[in-house]
Amino acid sequence: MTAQDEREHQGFTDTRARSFSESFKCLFKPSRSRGTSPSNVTRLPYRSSSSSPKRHSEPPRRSTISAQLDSKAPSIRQHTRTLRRCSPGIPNPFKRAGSGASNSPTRGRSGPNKKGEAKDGSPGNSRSTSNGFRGTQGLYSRSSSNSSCDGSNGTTTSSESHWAMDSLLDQSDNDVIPYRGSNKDIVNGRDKVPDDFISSYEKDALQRATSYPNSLPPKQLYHEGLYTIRSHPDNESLKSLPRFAGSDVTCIIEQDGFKVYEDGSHEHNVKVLELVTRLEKSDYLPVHRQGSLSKPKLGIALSGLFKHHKDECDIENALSLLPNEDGSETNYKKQSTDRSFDKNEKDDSNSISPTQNRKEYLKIVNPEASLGDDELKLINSLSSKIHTSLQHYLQEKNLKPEACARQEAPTFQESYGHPVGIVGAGAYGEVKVCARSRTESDVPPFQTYHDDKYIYYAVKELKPRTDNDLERFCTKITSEFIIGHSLSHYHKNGQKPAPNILSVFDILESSSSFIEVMEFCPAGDLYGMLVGKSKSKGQLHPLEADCFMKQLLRGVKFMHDHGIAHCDLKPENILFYPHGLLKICDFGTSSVFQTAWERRVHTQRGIIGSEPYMAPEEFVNGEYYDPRLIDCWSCGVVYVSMVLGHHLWKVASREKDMSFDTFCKEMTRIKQFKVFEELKHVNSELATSRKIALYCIFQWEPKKRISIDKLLSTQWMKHTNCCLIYESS
Ligand SMILES: Nc1ncnc2c1ncn2[C@@H]1O[C@H](COP(=O)(O)OP(=O)(O)OP(=O)(O)O)[C@@H](O)[C@H]1O
Repeated sequence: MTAQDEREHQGFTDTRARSFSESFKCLFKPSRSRGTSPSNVTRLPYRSSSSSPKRHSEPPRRSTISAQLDSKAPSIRQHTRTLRRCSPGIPNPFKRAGSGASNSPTRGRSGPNKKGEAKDGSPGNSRSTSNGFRGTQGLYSRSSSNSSCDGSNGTTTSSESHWAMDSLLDQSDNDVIPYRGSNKDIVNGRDKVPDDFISSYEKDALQRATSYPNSLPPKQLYHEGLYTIRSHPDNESLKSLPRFAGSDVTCIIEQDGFKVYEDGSHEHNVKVLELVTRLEKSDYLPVHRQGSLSKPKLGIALSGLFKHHKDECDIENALSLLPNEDGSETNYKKQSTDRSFDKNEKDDSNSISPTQNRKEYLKIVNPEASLGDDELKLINSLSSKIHTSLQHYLQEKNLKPEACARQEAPTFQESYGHPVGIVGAGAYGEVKVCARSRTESDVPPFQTYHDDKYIYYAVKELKPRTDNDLERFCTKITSEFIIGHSLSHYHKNGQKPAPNILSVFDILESSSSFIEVMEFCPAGDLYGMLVGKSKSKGQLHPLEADCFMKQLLRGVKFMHDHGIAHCDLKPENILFYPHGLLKICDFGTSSVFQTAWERRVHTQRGIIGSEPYMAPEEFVNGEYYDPRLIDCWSCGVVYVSMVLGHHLWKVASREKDMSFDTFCKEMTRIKQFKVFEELKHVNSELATSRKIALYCIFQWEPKKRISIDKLLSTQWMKHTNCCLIYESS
């Protein structure tokens, strides 16, 4: 680099700091740094979603993103611990608060079968059974996780034995390669087969199914002419796919609907939300007109006392804040011009952006980054509109004083239908599900859940809570929308969208709130899945947890590859499709650590996220940390919660949490942690490789912690059977 370049670069860095504080202010607002002692840490409930009765009394979340510049981003290197003898146990540290459990969608084994499914023991059929299996060949079943975690000595297999899950079928041009379905025929033969036969058979089968290399190559079972159509609402996209109807593959493990077959493949059956099941059965779409304002919080309906909010369901008339695709004026501008909403309002979507102003400095050096020129323009445009509306809100206590006039562009209702129920709630409002009937113009692939009749969207209503909250509110919605939108519309360099990132489609404004439209995940979140597994004490089968972990890590890797760290990974922000496709959602606290104009990664400081999932460095006063490494720690906590059914500790601070202190002491003294040493898996190789990986994740010194990339290359993840086959795996 020449001196001139350096000066320019320096100039650019300064400019970047200025331009971000001006133009990206919503995304780069310094996070609230913690006080002088860990006692300032905000305690968050286990479930930080709406369903928590404490929701409204909770302290506000620290959702701002820090973009403080630090020249020394900590380097990342893999650190492997030698495993030695077991250490004495620690008391079970974590009591699940589960405040939202009662309102959470519960999971069971399976959803109902649907029309158009393959007969004879298709997964659709097996999903509809609750206590066993049905089919024509095998006579074996297995139902307990304990019996499957028997420490047999086989090893697991590579991605050869994967099956493609339904959701990817709709996006067959995506980042995933469909492999085959698993149409397994199993006989519910518990009563017919002697127990000892079952157990010795299963032991062998389990060993075969999880051995390297797989002793039963799936291709041997993969006959032409045996393909069939699995249960999936979108039959059109299935026809082109090879489907496996291997009737002689036996299910050797079954736990809460999760099934592992002797060829090493597996199948998830995450129960769909009751709401969706009901809608699929009904011939019409019920209208859910009640908003939170009209819903009495008391058990008794005092209709006379509760004022009916005039705008309670005006989302159907909401208009998009996004520029039209052809670049013409936005709905927002038309609307505001029509009614002279704000004389001072400027539409700056066409004004000169900081990018143009500083073209000589702002060279794109990192084309992979999610935040580039287009996003900068969108941020400018959106934050200006949101600010203007919020100013008006301050004066009138209404985002829009007049009813939203119908414009030429499609309204919310035309594009997304109407609300049919509530699926959750967050800090700023409810998450509703909207549905509209399918029309002839709706052709696959669809970007959201759908069935034969309807297309579903998740719609998050966002409304400021108090007048003092406006800055935080603006940050939250701009950050959430821009990051989600840019990640889910990532078409730069011809790349495909990531299958594990929730798609964000639109942001609209109604007379009472802002509305974010997203892909709908009909099986709800991981939190609901865990609390619904009361029989298995909230634990997932390790093979199921491994598959989810791999998908989670792939999603996080995608974010990191594009300059974004999630910073609030937790079960509530991990959503599912019924066949196990995992989607990461809620980018409201995500951090942009590298934009298109930067080569280096920015560290940050302050507390972000939810306590049990936060990395220890977040609690160190004033310490700058790499946000990618806090994501890695959170993934580890999520994983352990999936296999243990409870948290390891409430907070990763030695002063505040005895359990975390015990962990640190054990690791310092004997370089082992009893909980990890005792974790069971289906075989010893997987147990060992997973344990090593967990030690690499739970390094309290961030410098020693493994990165997401390296974690994906560990023996554990390499030998984890995942439902999705990724292009680059
Ligand atoms: N696309 C979706 N499909 C299905 N359910 C969803 C979807 N989005 C959100 N939910 C449900 O709503 C809950 C709250 O959503 P989300 O976490 O996005 O809200 P939030 O306002 O960001 O919450 P908070 O800020 O408190 O974390 C989720 O935990 C999930 O159960």
